[in-house]
Amino acid sequence: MQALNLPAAFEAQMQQQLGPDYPAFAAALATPPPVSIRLNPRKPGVDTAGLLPVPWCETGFYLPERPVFTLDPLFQAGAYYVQEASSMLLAEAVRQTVGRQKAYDGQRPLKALDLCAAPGGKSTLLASTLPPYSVLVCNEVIRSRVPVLRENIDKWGYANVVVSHHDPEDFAPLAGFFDLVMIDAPCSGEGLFRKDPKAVGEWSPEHVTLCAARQGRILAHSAPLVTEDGWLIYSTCTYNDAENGQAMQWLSDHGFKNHPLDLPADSGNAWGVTERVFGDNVGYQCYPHRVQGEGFFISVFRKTASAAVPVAKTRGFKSARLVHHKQVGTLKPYLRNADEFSFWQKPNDEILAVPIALEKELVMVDGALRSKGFGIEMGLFKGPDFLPNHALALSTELASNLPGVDLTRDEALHYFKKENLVLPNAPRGWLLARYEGLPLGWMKNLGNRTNNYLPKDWRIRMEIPEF
Ligand SMILES: C[S@@+](CC[C@H](N)C(=O)[O-])C[C@H]1O[C@@H](n2cnc3c(N)ncnc32)[C@H](O)[C@@H]1O
Repeated sequence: MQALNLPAAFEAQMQQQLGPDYPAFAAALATPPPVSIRLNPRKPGVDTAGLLPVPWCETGFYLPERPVFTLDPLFQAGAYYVQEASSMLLAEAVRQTVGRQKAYDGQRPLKALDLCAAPGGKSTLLASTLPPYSVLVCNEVIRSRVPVLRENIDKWGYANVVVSHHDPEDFAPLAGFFDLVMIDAPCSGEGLFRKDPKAVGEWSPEHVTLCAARQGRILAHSAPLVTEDGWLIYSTCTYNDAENGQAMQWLSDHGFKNHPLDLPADSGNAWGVTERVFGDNVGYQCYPHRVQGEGFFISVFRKTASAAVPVAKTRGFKSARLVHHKQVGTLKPYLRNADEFSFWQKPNDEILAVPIALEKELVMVDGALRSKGFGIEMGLFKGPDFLPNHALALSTELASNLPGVDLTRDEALHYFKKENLVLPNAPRGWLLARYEGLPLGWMKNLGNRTNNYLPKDWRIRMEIPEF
């Protein structure tokens, strides 16, 4: 790997920040970035024998080299997410904060917001790490980035996740609603220089100033959303004090108290994560010469100021009405624990399954946000026929006894090319395409041919090599 052509002002900043460690840091930037994945605990199937674990995340593993992920049906099925290892430190932050709050167990759903969510790395981690009875709202402000977030959330397959597309200020009606707000802020991206050399070209001191100001605006809109005693986690992929230090200071000046994490310690701590102290605040920085990962920063705060107590304005969903009971009989066999769900029809006739335990919280989110999707997208009635949705096939709530066909790797990849497979011995009607037991999507066997119902935007475009 070639040494990066770093901007002089960045080099000077890092020399000052790292002192004698700077040459090791610069040398690490000239080495290939480690490749890591995080497993979906609800979609087992990845063989981790011989893989090195990511020390701070029990579902994280390093791969010896970078495969072509697109050509792995397990990746397409949502069995794992490709995530840079340092950012998995969020798992430990969650474990040490909301994860310890036993009071939430089954009592009152925990409400979490991932405000800057696309493409969904932190969101999928949160979905798997938060206590089981949680509502997780994953928001992305940039319209063109919402589809990739939606796709990654659908693949992950959790029924408690809402995907929304809003500006942070649109969340104002949900003031005081969230027990946890995650701000993985848009930043100068210094920590990604090795993985994404394009980020080097985008860096300038002016861009850092712009990012810091944008983060200030995001924090100002986020702070009121946290309930009293609730948590706010701030993270970036930069080393820049003008962003990280300033954001922490803003939080401690506006009703939040910094919460140090308890990381395995020696003088520099056994994981290699560096504690960075800014006045009374402490944050945690990953540097590529000290950890197997990129430059990630994380800091945890708890709200001490009082917060508005949100009240429900409506009793039912604004954007959906209950499904006719005659149709419920068709829908229930698709779900493992169907009695735990209620079924709702949207104005465009699409049907949602909503976890009954989370209904009250989801009604409040539905009332406050215009642009969002929640629950499991079940599908659509067309006359007497029911057309199941792709998201239902990927849902971890899908019943396990539905008719399906186990595909070979080659067949699975042709399924993902959206080709119509020839399956002479398969039963007629709707079938799940499966790979190593994991559902991939729907097919309909008409006898002389099998139609492929993979959404066309999900089709893989690369050529499939001969195996
Ligand atoms: C660091 S990325 C998020 C990465 C994501 N959390 C993950 O782990 O995959 C920051 C996100 O903030 C979004 N963003 C940009 N400007 C924003 C703003 N003014 N308010 C909120 N989000 C913004 C970007 O579109 C981007 O998706």
